[in-house]
Amino acid sequence: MQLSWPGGPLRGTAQLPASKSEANRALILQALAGGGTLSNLSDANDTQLMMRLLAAAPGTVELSAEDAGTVMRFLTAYLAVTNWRGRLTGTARMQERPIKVLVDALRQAGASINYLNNDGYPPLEIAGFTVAAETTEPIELSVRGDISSQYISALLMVGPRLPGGLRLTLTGHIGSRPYINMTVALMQRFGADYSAEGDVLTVRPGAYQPTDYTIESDWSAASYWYSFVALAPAGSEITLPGLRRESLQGDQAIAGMMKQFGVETTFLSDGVHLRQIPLAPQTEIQTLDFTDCPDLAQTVAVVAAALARPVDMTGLESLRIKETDRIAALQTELAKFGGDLRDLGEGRFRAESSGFAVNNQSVATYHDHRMAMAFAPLAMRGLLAIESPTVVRKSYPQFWKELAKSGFAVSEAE
Ligand SMILES: O=C(O)C1=C[C@@H](OP(=O)(O)O)[C@@H](O)[C@H](O)C1
Ligand SMILES: C=C(OP(=O)(O)O)C(=O)O
Repeated sequence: MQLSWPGGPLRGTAQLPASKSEANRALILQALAGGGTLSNLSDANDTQLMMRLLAAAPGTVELSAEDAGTVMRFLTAYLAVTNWRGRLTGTARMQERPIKVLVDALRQAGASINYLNNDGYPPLEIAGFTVAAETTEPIELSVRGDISSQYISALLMVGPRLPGGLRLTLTGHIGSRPYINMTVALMQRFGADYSAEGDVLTVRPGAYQPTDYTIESDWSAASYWYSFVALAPAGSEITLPGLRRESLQGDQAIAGMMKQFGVETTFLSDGVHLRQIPLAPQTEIQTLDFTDCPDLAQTVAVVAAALARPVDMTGLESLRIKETDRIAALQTELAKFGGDLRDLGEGRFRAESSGFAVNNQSVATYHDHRMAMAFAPLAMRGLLAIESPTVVRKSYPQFWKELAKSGFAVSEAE
């Protein structure tokens, strides 16, 4: 895929996908509740896949979560507690993404789950659920929160299905906490009886209620349009419908992060308007923490390098086990442009550049939708090729079409 910008300011409106994070939670809750109408469901492959697998599960003994982490983790818990028996697998990369924390917790709750290849990793055999004798006491589990919040979300969502409910004690450094908050908020929308004392989370037993819910547009997808505006010619602006000021998505943090890169956010009645503003001289290197919003790291690292406005980044630990080792991928691909994500030690990385230039480099995408979308805005600065462009279908299938609509020349690479 070759991208080029014809010149002049970026203007207009871009359509975003719905949040796959919200959608995949709502689908699990809808299934557990036995009903409810979900609107604005995402066309993201991760969401379409979740829908397909939830529908197929009753008559199938082999399901693949492909490369979708929330599908793999949420379905492992859902299928276990609903007594599904069969094999749940995924892509080669998914078979390198750890799931031991979740399997250990589900086993403690009564699930029979076996590893079919490497211990601690998919594929899994899910072989039933033994419910302890009638009890009114919650199952007490302790779960570390420094690997993936998805294990915690998965356990919380099935908690009301356990005879005495669930009491989850989170341990260690909790990453991606806004996703846990999103899970709880949606569970409560579907009628869950939840309370928390610090990091001790209690879900009481009971039936979810069929509930109607409209999925919000995706703030993670919006982050790439922030980059487009930041790197575009002077006078650029764009409107993004469907985003809410009161959002369940932690990636709304992009609005604050991008101010220093010259993008101002105005909230509208439906969505946001982004406007390019003059860049103030950089007087110091700011530190941005991505513990709560790891999916924004690639977006920000690329913009900081492209603008030669170095920024220190912390909270990147979980990037190593996502669709690819995102730290290594960023370092390799940024180097092609004169950029770097330099390891300063103790979990601190500096996004920086020296002589940054875009002149027809080819960006590898490592089966990672966010590598393709985070680097695409560099086309504002010169001719660019993106390898395996269909990788964006995981979260934003219309991404290239929206770029073409906004004025980019988008063509299959020769
Ligand atoms: O719960 C979710 O919807 C997600 C949680 C995050 O993963 P981790 O909790 O593993 O950081 C995030 O990276 C992912 O894109 C979606
Ligand atoms: C890591 C991501 O998703 P998941 O963990 O659900 O595969 C992502 O969308 O960046």
